[in-house]
Formats: sequence, C-alpha cells, structure tokens
Amino acid sequence: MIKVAPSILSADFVNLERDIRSLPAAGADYVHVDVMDGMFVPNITIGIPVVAAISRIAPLPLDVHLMIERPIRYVDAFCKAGSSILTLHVEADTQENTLEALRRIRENGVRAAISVKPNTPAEAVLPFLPLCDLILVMTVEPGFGGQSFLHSTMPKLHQLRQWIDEQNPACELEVDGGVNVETAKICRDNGANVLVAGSAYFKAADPAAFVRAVKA
Ligand SMILES: O=C(CO)[C@H](O)[C@H](O)COP(=O)(O)O
Ligand SMILES: [Fe+2]
Repeated sequence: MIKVAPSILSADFVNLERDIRSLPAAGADYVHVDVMDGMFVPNITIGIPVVAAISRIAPLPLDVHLMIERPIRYVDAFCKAGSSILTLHVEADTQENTLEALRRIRENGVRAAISVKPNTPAEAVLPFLPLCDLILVMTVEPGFGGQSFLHSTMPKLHQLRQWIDEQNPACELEVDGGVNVETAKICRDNGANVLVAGSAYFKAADPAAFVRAVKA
C-alpha cells in the first residue's frame, strides 16, 4: 500500500492547524515535519515546541525528519514531543552514536528511521537496517522545499528495496524531495512505499485528486 506524507514546510504557517486538520480528507497518511538547525543544512525551520503543539491537534501520525547535527542530543525530546516516526541523517554523527540514537528512539516507543542524502551510497544504511522501521532516501539536497527531483537517486532506492525485502521486510521505504505525479510513479516503480510531497501537495488545486494520482 502506498502512503503519502505531505510536508508542512509548504503549508501556510499562519494557518498551520487548518492545513494539518485538512490532511485526512485529502487521503494523506502521515504529517511530514522538517526540522532544520542551520548547521546540518543551510536553513532553520521548526523545533521541539512546535512539534509538541502540532502533535496535540494532528489527526495523523507525525513523521519527523531531523536535519540536525548530532541528533542524539535531541531524540528523547522529539519523542516526548509526539513523533510517531523519528528520522535521523546517517551523515549527522558517528556510527556508534547513530546506533545508540536509534535504540533510544525505539525505547521511547517511537518508530526509528535513517535518511541518506543524494550523494550518500546505499551501503551507508546497512549497519542500521535491523534497527530501522523506515528508510528515507532524499531525492533532493536537504534544506529547502520546491527543488527538482534528482533521478540519479533511483538506483540507490532500487537497491535499498532489495535489501529491505531480504533483511527487514517490515521496514518502510520513503522518498522526499521533488515528488509530483510523474516522479511519484518513478519512485513507486523503484520500490518506495511512502512518498513525501511538500510544494506539489500544497499547490495542488485539488489535494485529494493529487493524493489519488500519486498513489495510483
Ligand atoms: O526534507 C525536505 C527538504 O529538505 C522536504 O521534506 C522536501 O523538500 C519536501 O518538499 P518538496 O516536495 O517541495 O520538494
Ligand atoms: Fe523532509
């Protein structure tokens, strides 16, 4: 089953509650929340208090994408703030700290996930795969919404689908960045089952029709 996770980075922040409450009627499955620290990526977005506030009104699970340096410092706080899925970047810390952070996420009863930037090889995920409930393949350089989809990431997505099926079949495989109706089909064909869409979802004249097309 294909799931769609609208990224609220492209929502109207003045009307965030309205935009989040409207997601189930459009057929969305998760609320994707992009957390950026101005260090791991050159942008600053949402932090712990805002995730906690969103979690009080969110009608769908929060899929929290941490684009921050040394995320182990903050995983307990983001779990307690109401994350359902908490994603760390493999590039953001040592292997030892990343393994420890994934364990701590699961100890909090939250689903643990790892993300890879476009130039990070599929092999970088392997040490973490047994501890992951979701793998996120970035299909743009992290930092900003509205960028163009990088087709060069598709062989990596395809490889990760094979390894997930062999080693951890319950794990989900998500893509994030530049997803529209056309690129969604390419991602599905290469094994993704969760599709993040920010600008394409929030710009759609008919979000429900957009979600249907992305899942079709
Ligand atoms: O993680 C992200 C950026 O780092 C966002 O989730 C992503 O860019 C979604 O936006 P769009 O669909 O507009 O590309
Ligand atoms: Fe994201």
